[in-house]
Amino acid sequence: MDDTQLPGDLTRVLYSKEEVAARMRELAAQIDEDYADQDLLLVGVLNGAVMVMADLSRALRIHCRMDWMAVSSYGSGTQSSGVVRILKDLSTDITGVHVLVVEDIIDTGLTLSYLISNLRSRNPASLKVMTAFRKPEAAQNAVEVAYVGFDIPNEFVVGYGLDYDGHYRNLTSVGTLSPHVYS
Ligand SMILES: O=P(O)(O)OC[C@H]1O[C@H](OP(=O)(O)OP(=O)(O)O)[C@H](O)[C@@H]1O
Ligand code: HPA
Repeated sequence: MDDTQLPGDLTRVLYSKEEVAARMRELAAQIDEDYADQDLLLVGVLNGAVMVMADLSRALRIHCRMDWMAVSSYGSGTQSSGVVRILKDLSTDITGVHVLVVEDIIDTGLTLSYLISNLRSRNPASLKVMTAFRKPEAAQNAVEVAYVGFDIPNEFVVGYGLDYDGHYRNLTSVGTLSPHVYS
């Protein structure tokens, strides 16, 4: 981690900037192979997926387009509210389009389940999911994820797009937040 970035606020760094970058390149290579002859639409889930989208899309060698949805279920806390709200919808029609949803994290899996059923009803040609991080609860749920960067422990993490109350998205590494920040 760049240790000039808020060192006292993390209890533990899980993945450094370099480790995250290397894994994003590996996933991009896999996606290049899987979508070799297809016109791919990457759907980033705002706000958290901005960093993943920027890195993944620039590591791809195939043609792709990007669109964005904004959904929210966490408000300003560390627990899912259980209610997913669409704050911004796609700008494009995805009927007959190969769609890859790009997420920063799948935690309870609630956001993704909602998104998948919402996007599926629009009849894309195919619909898959890529996430940078996934927690155990989601891994146990029947949420199918084609590309996973890292399976991580069930702790609240920040950095690489992941926030606590809007902060820490700009940390280049990913780590667990010190309880003193939110208790
Ligand atoms: O699997 P879940 O428990 O549903 O959690 C995952 C979702 O939570 C975060 O979004 P959030 O609602 O915090 O909005 P943000 O991306 O703007 O931070 C994250 O970006 C995922 O979209
Ligand atoms: O661990 C997390 N950190 C930040 N945002 C999140 N949204 C779901 N889980 C998390």
